[in-house]
Amino acid sequence: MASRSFTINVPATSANIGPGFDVVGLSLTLHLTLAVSYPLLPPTHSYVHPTITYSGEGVNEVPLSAYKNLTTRVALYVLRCHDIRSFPSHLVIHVDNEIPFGRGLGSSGAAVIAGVLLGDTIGKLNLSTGRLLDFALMVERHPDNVTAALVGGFVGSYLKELDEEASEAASVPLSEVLPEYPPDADEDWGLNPPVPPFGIGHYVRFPCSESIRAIAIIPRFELSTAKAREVLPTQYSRKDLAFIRRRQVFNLQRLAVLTTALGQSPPDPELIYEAMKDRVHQPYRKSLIPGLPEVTTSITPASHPGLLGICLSGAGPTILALATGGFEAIAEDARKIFESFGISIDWKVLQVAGGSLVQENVN
Ligand SMILES: Nc1ncnc2c1ncn2[C@@H]1O[C@H](COP(=O)(O)OP(=O)(O)OP(=O)(O)O)[C@@H](O)[C@H]1O
Ligand SMILES: N[C@@H](CCO)C(=O)O
Repeated sequence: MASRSFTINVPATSANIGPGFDVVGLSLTLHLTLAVSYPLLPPTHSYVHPTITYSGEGVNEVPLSAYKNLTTRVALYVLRCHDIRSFPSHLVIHVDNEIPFGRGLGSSGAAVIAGVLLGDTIGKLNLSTGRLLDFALMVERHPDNVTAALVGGFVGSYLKELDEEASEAASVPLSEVLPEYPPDADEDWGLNPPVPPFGIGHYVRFPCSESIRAIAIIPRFELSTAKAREVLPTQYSRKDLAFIRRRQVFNLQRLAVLTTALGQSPPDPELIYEAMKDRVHQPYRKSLIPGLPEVTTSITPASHPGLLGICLSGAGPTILALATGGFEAIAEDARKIFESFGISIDWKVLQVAGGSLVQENVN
């Protein structure tokens, strides 16, 4: 019997890189991989729901129903926006995941991008990179992780200001974009989801020196992005405004330098260490990550040759150290500091990854 099979490979990402809160992301060599197959059956054949198997990070947490799993719900959203009501019959997906959940390494962004690519590939939609990003941004509403996961490298992005109608379309509650389907739902359930406006996200890839490695120092506890965003202030008093403006200027100055400094050869540690400092999100998040300020201030290029800069990775709790050498000393000294706060860590030396890949197998 004729069949179709393909794989989808999506990298982990570290967002913010210090001053670029919700703006920049860096793709890293840990991957979420989907191996997908289904027989090409005549439409008259009786329908069999998808089967998901899963290995790796998150194995004990992730739902294996295609109507509850984040990746497959996103895929179904993309398909239904293109008038394709259901997954192909007898769809089999094996997921292998190297990206730990809730650690600031873009696991949810990778799951969303995998879902967008899954919908695009199953439906043979041939969506452009920009359109794939529109779909991803209807689900994960800050662009830093999803853009870097999709296109790879060191990436900056902004969200376009939309007109009133498009803004409304782009701000529907997530539960309407991605409903969880009741187990007995027929294929008409949850039809006509909100189609994304065109051109929500725009990006540019910055240069990044090939000598740079990323040390991910990963505390052994999860911190959801939602919780790490709750500690950020939503309102400021008039008295605070000048203080906030100074903090924003502090970050903008550093981000402007960082986007070029990481591309220089050899990279300049003095320039980059200062350019990876942040005053917009990390000060608020330190209450959730004991040891964060101690690690980022006591590990410096002077004390640890090879270090370029150090910051919180995404919403945390992982710490990202960019370096050209001295990896073990950086990570083991971070371990000692975290252990003095009662926190165990794991660490990995990663490279900057390429973007997501879909490979169709020829049977
Ligand atoms: N491969 C996956 N399949 C299904 N759900 C996933 C997958 N990866 C992540 N998730 C969901 O995303 C949640 C983690 O998302 P969250 O945004 O809190 O953290 P993160 O994406 O790992 O970190 P950050 O956004 O700071 O980089 C998981 O608890 C899980 O519900
Ligand atoms: N920019 C986001 C990344 C986490 O997903 C944040 O820091 O909350």
